[in-house]
Amino acid sequence: METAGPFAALAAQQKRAKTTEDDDASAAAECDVSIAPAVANAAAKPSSPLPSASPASTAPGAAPRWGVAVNDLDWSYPGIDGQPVAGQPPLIKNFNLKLAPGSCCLLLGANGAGKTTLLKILGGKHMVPKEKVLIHGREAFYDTGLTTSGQLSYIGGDWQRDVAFAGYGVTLAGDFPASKMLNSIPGVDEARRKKIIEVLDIDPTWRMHQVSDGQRRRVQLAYGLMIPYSVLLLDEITVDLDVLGRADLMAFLRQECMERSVTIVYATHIFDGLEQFASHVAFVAGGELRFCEPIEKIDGLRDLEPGALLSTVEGWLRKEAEIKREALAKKGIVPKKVFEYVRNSGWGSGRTASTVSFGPELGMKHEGIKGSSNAVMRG
Ligand SMILES: Nc1ncnc2c1ncn2[C@@H]1O[C@H](COP(=O)(O)OP(=O)(O)OP(=O)(O)O)[C@@H](O)[C@H]1O
Repeated sequence: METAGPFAALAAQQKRAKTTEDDDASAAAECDVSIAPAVANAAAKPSSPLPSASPASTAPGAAPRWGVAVNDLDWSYPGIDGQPVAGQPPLIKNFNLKLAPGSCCLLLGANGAGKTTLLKILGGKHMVPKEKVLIHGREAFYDTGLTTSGQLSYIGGDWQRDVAFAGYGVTLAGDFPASKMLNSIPGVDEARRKKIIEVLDIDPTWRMHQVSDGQRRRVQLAYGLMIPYSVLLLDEITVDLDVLGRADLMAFLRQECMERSVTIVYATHIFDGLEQFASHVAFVAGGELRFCEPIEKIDGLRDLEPGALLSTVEGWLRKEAEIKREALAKKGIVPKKVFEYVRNSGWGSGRTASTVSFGPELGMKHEGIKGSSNAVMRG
């Protein structure tokens, strides 16, 4: 997809970077949270300075520099047989991203752009070829010690558990207090435990089957934040939080970056207050990284004005939608405006009658799938 308008300068910069070897210079253009932009950003925000920790050394034989490194990754969801779907282009395309320790990177893009998929790949939840996705130089998928040690923490939208016979996707709710969960995590420093419970304003006596969605979310977050991770992946985790809870959490996360050189990648559509949180912004469209830049280098964001992120990202999304429409028009495809039934992959493990393949192409009528919960309508 061609880039134009607001993307032109950034796209050109990224293209230049791709033509060079994967040395520090090119990595910097991809998304290098090195000390220079961090300090520059701190200067712009005296009340809440950005990370002052140095990035890991690049000296020969020294510890790997990047907290997160994605190297020329192409990736797709497998088909029902676990194999790549023949003829289907990759969902994640030619993806390169490098973040040094101490970075707070917002991962932005339209619905379906690939943010969750990417975060799950970074979290080691999807298999990728070796060397393609590294967390502090270790293989995200193959090195299970990364997640079992808590060094790599992924907190996603759902907090669910599998319950025998009730199926998958059952919301976590049992009659036990929040304290039972939060005190059961071994090896957590008491001061850290207290701090996190305080930041998230959790009442340890909350019964988990009686809490509200937002209260459950707070406990989920506390649980995921408790072990001192070095890389934290967050997928739209603040949806249920009230304004205060969200502000306190973001301030805590920022402090984690500053004091412990944590690398954070945060995918979200809720932008308020994030100008002061982010050191970098990565924008994804159609599975491709359009750009990843220090926030103060991005037009419209460099002054870190409250509200700037919302209007700037809206502009990017509108531009993307336009580019997409133009590309479709070139192929002679006019997006349908009528409602129609769509069929899904026909596969939903553990669910009874919730996923059924149907549609005119199978010669099946809607009446044939009565009882299915999955008759999806799209406009
Ligand atoms: N399990 C799956 N199997 C096949 N395709 C999937 C699966 N999960 C997601 N996809 C597809 O991958 C694409 C990217 O989805 P993803 O969830 O990563 O997007 P996103 O950027 O996180 O979107 P949103 O902002 O809506 O959360 C979408 O087109 C989606 O339909």
